[in-house]
Formats: sequence, structure tokens, C-alpha cells
Amino acid sequence: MIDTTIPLVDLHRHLDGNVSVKTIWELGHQHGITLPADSLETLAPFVQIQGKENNLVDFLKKLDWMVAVLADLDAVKRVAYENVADAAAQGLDYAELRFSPYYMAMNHNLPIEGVVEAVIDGVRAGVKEHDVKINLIGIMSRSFGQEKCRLELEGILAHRDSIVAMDLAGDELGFPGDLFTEHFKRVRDAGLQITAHAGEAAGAESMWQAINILGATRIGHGVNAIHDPKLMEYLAKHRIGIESCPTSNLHTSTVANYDVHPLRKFLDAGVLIGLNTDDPGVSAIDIAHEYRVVKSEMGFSDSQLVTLQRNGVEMAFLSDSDRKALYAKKAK
Ligand SMILES: O=c1[nH]cnc2c1ncn2[C@@H]1O[C@H](CO)[C@@H](O)[C@H]1O
Ligand SMILES: [Zn+2]
Repeated sequence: MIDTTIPLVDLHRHLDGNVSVKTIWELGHQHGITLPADSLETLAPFVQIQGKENNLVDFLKKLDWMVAVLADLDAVKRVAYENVADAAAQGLDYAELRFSPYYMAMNHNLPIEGVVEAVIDGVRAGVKEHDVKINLIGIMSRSFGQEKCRLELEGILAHRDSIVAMDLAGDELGFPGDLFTEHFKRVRDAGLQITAHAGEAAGAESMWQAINILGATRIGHGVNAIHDPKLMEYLAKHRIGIESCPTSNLHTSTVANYDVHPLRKFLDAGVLIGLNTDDPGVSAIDIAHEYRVVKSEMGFSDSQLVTLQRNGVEMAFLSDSDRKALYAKKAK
């Protein structure tokens, strides 16, 4: 089902949405943080989706305990390290891990730039011990407004050389992309690549904004493009990559079920689209799960799965030489 002769990648994976229940438990106890449950089994429902949530904002509350236990920079480093180990354990050859430094810093007043450094350190330690390539994407969490996003941007730009791209995440309906026009001008000036969560809770207009105002060359989710034929055509023509996360879309009630997910329509329209996990810890999934459900619930053929797998490699924020090296490693 997953073709082992070509690279397996996950480009849309929040490292602060992928903290294990055990790690939340251990960090909570280590730092004297009162958790909402007194065992691992009873803690799980507070941080993992049970069934589905009514909307995106409710879904996002599940991540809150994952960052509530980040009491110091060692905890941040641990979570980053464990994300690399987890990516390797899921069989990924390459992952782009994204994180929101203010969101990770805010509960315990950690220095934002220190959080960025700790994530970079944790990832560095992780790749020394695990056979997986990692790039980092900085997130501005739109839900906290323009000023907090400016602080996130500055923390990321201070470590620009260790970051490949910038993203906009959080409450898409409450905080439209054009609030962050100035932020993304700075991102472009710094030469970072741009992806943005759009067309998930809001409609196609949010994706046009992400592309035309923010300068996104990839879009997270993008589900609602399907209602705008001109946009579908534009995405295909300009090779704007769609980072699809089908299970996340179910869990946020963006789509009602796998069989009504528009993934196939994107492929049919010639759009570059690939499979990703989004918040694997919250959704309690791995990347193989996404390939499995696309086959079993959406009826994709093996060759269509290979197209999705290849699309992921094609749209990765990798240099051409790194992309070639990734292919070469698998062809051996
Ligand atoms: O599916 C999603 N859509 C929008 N924002 C998300 C999603 N998953 C996580 N975050 C947001 O990303 C930041 C942490 O990395 C947080 O702002 C969280 O709310
Ligand atoms: Zn996301």
C-alpha cells in the first residue's frame, strides 16, 4: 500500500499536536501541574479525539494539555526529540514538523526565542539517533492576534537558518489571513517559504487570500477549494500543493465522512495533493492510517496511492538536490 521504493513523507504535522499521553502525564507529574485525570487511561480522552468534535475551534482545545505541561525548555526539547523518534517509528523518510512558539511558551511564560532554540536542539538530538530527515516550519497562531504572531515571527526569524517555512494556523474563521499581511511580507523578505491553513473552516476566499496576499505556495487542508472551479484550475496550473489531512478533516467536522472527502476530486482536477497527519497525537493516528483509509474508505487504487505518495515528495520544501538524495536513498 505504501510503496517502499519511494520516500514516505509527512509535510503537515504539528509537533505541539503530537505529544503522547504518557509524556503529558510524566511532564505534568514532574512539574507539579494538576492534570484533569488520575491515570493514563482517563487522561487520554482529554487530549485525544473521541469520535469527532463539532468544529475546528473545539478540536484545537485538545492540544491545550499538550502545551500546558511545557513547564521549562527541557520539556520543549523533550517533545521535539520525541517527535523525531515518532516520525522515524512511523516509517517516515522525511517530515516537516511545524510548531507555534508562543502557544508552546504561553502557559509558563517561557521565552519565545528560547522555545524555538529548544525545538531546534531537540530535533537535532533526534536526527542524530534516528534515520529520518526533518525540516522545521514556524507557525503563527492566528487565534492569539497580530501582536503575538509578530512575537512568534521574530522568535523564528532569529533562527531563520534552521527553519524552512512559515505557516498560519488556528482559528481561520475568527482571524482571516489579511490581518497578517505585514507579517508575511517579512516572511517573504526573509526568503522563507510559505504555507497556510486555509479552506478548512473558511471558504475558498480564504485560500485566495493565502495565495494572493500572504504568498502561500502550499495550502494546509484546502478542502473548500472544491466549491470554486476557478481556484481548482489555478491550484493545478500553478502547482500549489495541497496538504490534505483526511482524518483531521473528519475530527474537525470539516467533512462529514471519508466517502464525501473531496480528495479524489483534487486528483482528478490535476491538483498536486498529498497525505498528512496534522495532529497525530490528537487524532491518535499514524501516516499509514491515512493511506489505509484512503484505500479502504475512499476506494483509491494502489497506483493512486503512489501518486499521492509521490506528490508529497514533489511538494516538500526541499532543495532539488535534497529531493534527489531522498529518492536515491529509497531506490537502493
Ligand atoms: O487542523 C488545524 N487547523 C488549524 N490550526 C491548527 C490545526 N491543528 C493545530 N492547529 C494550531 O496550530 C498551532 C499549534 O501548532 C495552534 O495554534 C493550534 O491551534
Ligand atoms: Zn494543521
